Amino acid sequence: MSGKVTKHSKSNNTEISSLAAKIKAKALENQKKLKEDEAINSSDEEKGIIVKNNAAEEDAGNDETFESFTELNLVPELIQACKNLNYEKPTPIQSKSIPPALNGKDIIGLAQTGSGKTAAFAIPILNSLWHDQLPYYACILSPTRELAQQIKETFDSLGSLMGVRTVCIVGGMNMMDQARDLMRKPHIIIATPGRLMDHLENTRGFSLRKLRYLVMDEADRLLDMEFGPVLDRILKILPTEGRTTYLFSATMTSKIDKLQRASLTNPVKCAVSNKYQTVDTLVQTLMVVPGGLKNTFLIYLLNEFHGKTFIIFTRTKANAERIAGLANLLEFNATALHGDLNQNQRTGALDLFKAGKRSILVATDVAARGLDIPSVDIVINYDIPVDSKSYIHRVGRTARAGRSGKSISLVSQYDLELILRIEEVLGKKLPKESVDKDIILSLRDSVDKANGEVVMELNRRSKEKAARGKGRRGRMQSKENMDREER
Ligand SMILES: Nc1ncnc2c1ncn2[C@@H]1O[C@H](COP(=O)(O)OP(=O)(O)OP(=O)(O)O)[C@@H](O)[C@H]1O
Repeated sequence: MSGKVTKHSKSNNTEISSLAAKIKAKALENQKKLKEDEAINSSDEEKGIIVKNNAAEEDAGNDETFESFTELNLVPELIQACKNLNYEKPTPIQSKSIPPALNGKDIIGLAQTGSGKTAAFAIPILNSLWHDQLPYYACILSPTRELAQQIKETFDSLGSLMGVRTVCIVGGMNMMDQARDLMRKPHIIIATPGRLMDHLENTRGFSLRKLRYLVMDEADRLLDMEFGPVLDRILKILPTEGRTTYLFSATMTSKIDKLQRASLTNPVKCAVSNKYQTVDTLVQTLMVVPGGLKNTFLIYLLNEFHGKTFIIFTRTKANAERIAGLANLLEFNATALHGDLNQNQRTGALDLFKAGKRSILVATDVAARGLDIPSVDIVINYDIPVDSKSYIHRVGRTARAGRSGKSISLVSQYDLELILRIEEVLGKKLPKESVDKDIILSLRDSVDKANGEVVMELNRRSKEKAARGKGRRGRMQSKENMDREER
């Protein structure tokens, strides 16, 4: 369904089509203007489009940088795989964490979004696996299913010349198929905590007693309340002797007791950024939105930046579905991603967006962490996240791996405190995005009407769904609930 809304009244239909036509005409005009501007002037900071600044962050204590992967003394198969992926040299977090990791140390890795943390933990694990090819060698925990799949793909490509066997064990997929995959004795398991626990308890012949590496990606999220109980159960089962542990994130918990739960042994802290830092290639702005005009401002932005690729973050699943519906009704090209969709729908939505068949992904925080989609130009916070860490991760979906990007946060009167807190951790004020009030006024009525249509349609669908679901409630609940990755 992906937020497509098809049913609306005839009179509104005409108005909406004429609005869509207006928006399209304006978009074409804008696109032409943008191209002209780009040709005339490559410095776009004032227009708030994109600024390039390749300065890499390194903290004062950084000892050594490496100009090539060969200098790291990796096995030739890994050096070649890095070449195949066009990784010319290690990123700062890779330079900092790979050497101690190769020496067998536990690592706490902290570096900005999009700075290559996945390869920073995958490379030392694969290097070690090459010398010691054992099943169930490493387990990588991820807070979301989509991120787990992406980590698997990184291991597959980096290990492509080594015959590495990987498996992704996440909620929403068939348990039996996964059990079969586990019986094939993969080297690397990438999992969401709930589903991994399920297999540890129920899949015969599967055990992680000989596990050599445990990685917690987005570690602060895994160590927070939501995942706490299931993570503690997993950690109780895993061996501590002979196990190396890595924690990686762009934001980290400073609460020592939380880190201790992960049973780290004399970890080396490899920090490339301060606790909450965004990359220099990201331009962050905000728009102060008067009451009741949020949808209009959003449509205004989609129009102004027509031709760009967006991720729009909402706080609730219902908002994600509604905004995707609204954008589609106004003939933008959106798909929704949130935890109320089944896994096929989630994968489908992400694939459409990645393949460029949709230019707008409307998502809850299920997409805030880790997802690496190089083509994302603009992140819009339709709802301001309640914690500053989420803000850092959300805006980090753009401006990845040295690329440029932009984020715009829609700030209502109720969000002022939240945005002040975010500005405080960022250590800077966010500049205001300019807005053409006349266009906002001209869009307002039609956007409100279109939004009304979408709300009605979604209500109708949810009543239909509730009627269909009666009597079936409660079934299939317990297993899915173990996968506590949804918000
Ligand atoms: N040495 C390298 N040279 C060039 N590109 C690299 C290198 N290492 C990783 N990359 C690329 O950088 C991008 C971002 O990497 P990755 O997804 O691991 O970032 P991250 O630090 O984990 O971000 P997040 O905090 O958002 O999860 C990926 O597309 C990856 O292929």
